[in-house]
Amino acid sequence: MTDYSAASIRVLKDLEPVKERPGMYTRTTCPTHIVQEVIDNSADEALAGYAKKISVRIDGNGIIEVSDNGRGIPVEIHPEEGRPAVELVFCKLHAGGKFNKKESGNAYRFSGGLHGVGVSVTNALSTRLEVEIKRGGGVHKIVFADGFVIEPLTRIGDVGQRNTGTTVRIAPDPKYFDSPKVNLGQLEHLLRSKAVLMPNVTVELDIEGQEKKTWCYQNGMADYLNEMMVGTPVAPIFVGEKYVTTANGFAVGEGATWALAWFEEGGGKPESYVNLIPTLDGGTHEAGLKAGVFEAVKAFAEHHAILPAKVKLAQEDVCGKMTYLLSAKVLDPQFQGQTKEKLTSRDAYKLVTQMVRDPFELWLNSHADFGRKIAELAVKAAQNRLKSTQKVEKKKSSGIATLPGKLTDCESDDIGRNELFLVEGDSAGGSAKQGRDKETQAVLPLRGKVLNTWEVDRGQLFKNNEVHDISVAVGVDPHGIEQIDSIDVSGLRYGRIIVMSDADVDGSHIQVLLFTLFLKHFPALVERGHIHVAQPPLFRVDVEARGHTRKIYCLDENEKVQTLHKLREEGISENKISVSRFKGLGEMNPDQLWETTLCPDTRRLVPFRASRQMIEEMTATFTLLMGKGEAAGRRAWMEKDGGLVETDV
Ligand SMILES: Nc1ncnc2c1ncn2[C@@H]1O[C@H](COP(=O)(O)OP(=O)(O)OP(=O)(O)O)[C@@H](O)[C@H]1O
Repeated sequence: MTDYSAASIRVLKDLEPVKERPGMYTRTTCPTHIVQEVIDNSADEALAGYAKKISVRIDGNGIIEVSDNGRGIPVEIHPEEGRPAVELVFCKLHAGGKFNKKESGNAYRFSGGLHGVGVSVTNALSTRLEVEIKRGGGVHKIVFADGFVIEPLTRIGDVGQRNTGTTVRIAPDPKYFDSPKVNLGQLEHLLRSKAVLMPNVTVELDIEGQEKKTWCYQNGMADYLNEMMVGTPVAPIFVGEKYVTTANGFAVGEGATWALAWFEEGGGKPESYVNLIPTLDGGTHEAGLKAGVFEAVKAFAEHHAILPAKVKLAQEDVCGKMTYLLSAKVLDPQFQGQTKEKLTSRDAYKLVTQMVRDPFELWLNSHADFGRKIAELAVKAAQNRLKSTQKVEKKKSSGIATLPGKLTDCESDDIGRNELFLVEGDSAGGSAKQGRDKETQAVLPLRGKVLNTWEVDRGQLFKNNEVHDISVAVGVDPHGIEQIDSIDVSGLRYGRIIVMSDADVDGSHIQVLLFTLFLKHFPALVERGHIHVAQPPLFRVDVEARGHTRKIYCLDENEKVQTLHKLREEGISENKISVSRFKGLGEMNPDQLWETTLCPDTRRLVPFRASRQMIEEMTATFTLLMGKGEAAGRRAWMEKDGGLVETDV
């Protein structure tokens, strides 16, 4: 065995983490994203109201130059670090001017930049990077190679006091990327979208050997969507915007602009942005848009009696044929990772829903002919959906047992959307019943501990009431691993079966007992990925901010510590922060439960899914842990490997 000692632990310095694991910081298919980081900073300067022009030039050698006429990156010596600020910006991870978003008057309140990491990544992954800054009457230059300063900051000329801006020249290092070339199509798309989303800012792209392109719009959303889509929409594009003007749980300036279109055939790939950052994988702002649109169309259809009997609209009926462009402004967005492809801030869901719903309903009502066309398109989609689920319905209708009395079922028959929550305790069950989406979410409260069924004979399983109720509600008979292929699952009544228990020892125990039941007696559901576990938060952090309270939910101790750390870094004083711990699910009111644990767009779920081979492997472990005659084995295991397990006693 090789020696594993303190010396084996490496501490990466300065930009080394980026060079070691570039994939954690950027997309390594090509250098487009490291160029985007520089463009995003120029866009942030424009968004803050300082830059009016952003230019990108690419020369014949593949050097990319990004310029803006913003304030210029600060060049003065940093009071604590003793180095020019621009040097820190490019050489130090987490050095930036966009951390204190909540500070009133902060020009970067709605910036896409968050982490102070972006251009350090660009620098780390470039063979050479030059920065020229016009600021305070001088022109300053600094040059880096492989992330290190090779020409220190020097004043190289004079300019007028008002002539300011930043120019960055990048030579990406091909060794870090699958392809050494910037994707010109993506770059053009990005630049044009920035121009569309920032009225009156001029954006240029000048590629050597090609004609220079310049974009500047006043109201570009509709034109942009028009060009994105294929086919003719059933109604004119609806462009709207709404931003918070007085703090009402959201901060002033938060809100969204959107353009929406519906198609019988065709359409186009929707696009969304948060603080001008393209969110290629969508996220909570997109989910909020869909929820707002759905509510508006549903209300319109009901009001105008467009819905035929027995047809109930679902969100996907309304939004499935919609193409959209969405630009959200969020004060302190949280993204998944540094490439920011997906927004995860829970607040953004509510924000965008609230902003979109009323203006859109108003538009539908004042353009009733078009509203009718959009609603009819949704009705058609709902009818098609119902037809396809009815086929499944027929098969399952034979031999269905009476559903358990404790089950609060959902209204929809659509197995693809239906969910069953197995909830610990009657009180949490009660909140879940009130807080859930009645259309697609069913609740089965479980009283006390579920039986340990590991060694219970299948024929005897139904002697236990809870197990009987679960099986009947789910609609599939108990079976063994050898029957995975032959068991009839056409009676399945929910696409997702979600275990929802408290985040404490008892809750974990209930989870284990339910896993035992599913693994041993319903392995087909485990293999097909139907079983999930809800992750309710353990803490709530309230932050008082100018007359309203911001709620942040934290999954566990670790997340709580991180959140408090972040708030402190933002300069929020301790007396404005209060932390409460949920003792159990039953303590949450229905709205809180919906927001944190039930709502598909803001909750967290962990799938309990395993391949057949994994199920077989897990069987041995479960026998050791759950088998009656295994006490001695368990003891030996605990003595040997118990330290590997986190205990909470
Ligand atoms: N073109 C620019 N004009 C003015 N200041 C800039 C410019 N580019 C960078 N900066 C300053 O440098 C800081 C660091 O930029 P960097 O791209 O590393 O991180 P960020 O934009 O703060 O956050 P993120 O890592 O999320 O992109 C910025 O916060 C900003 O203060």
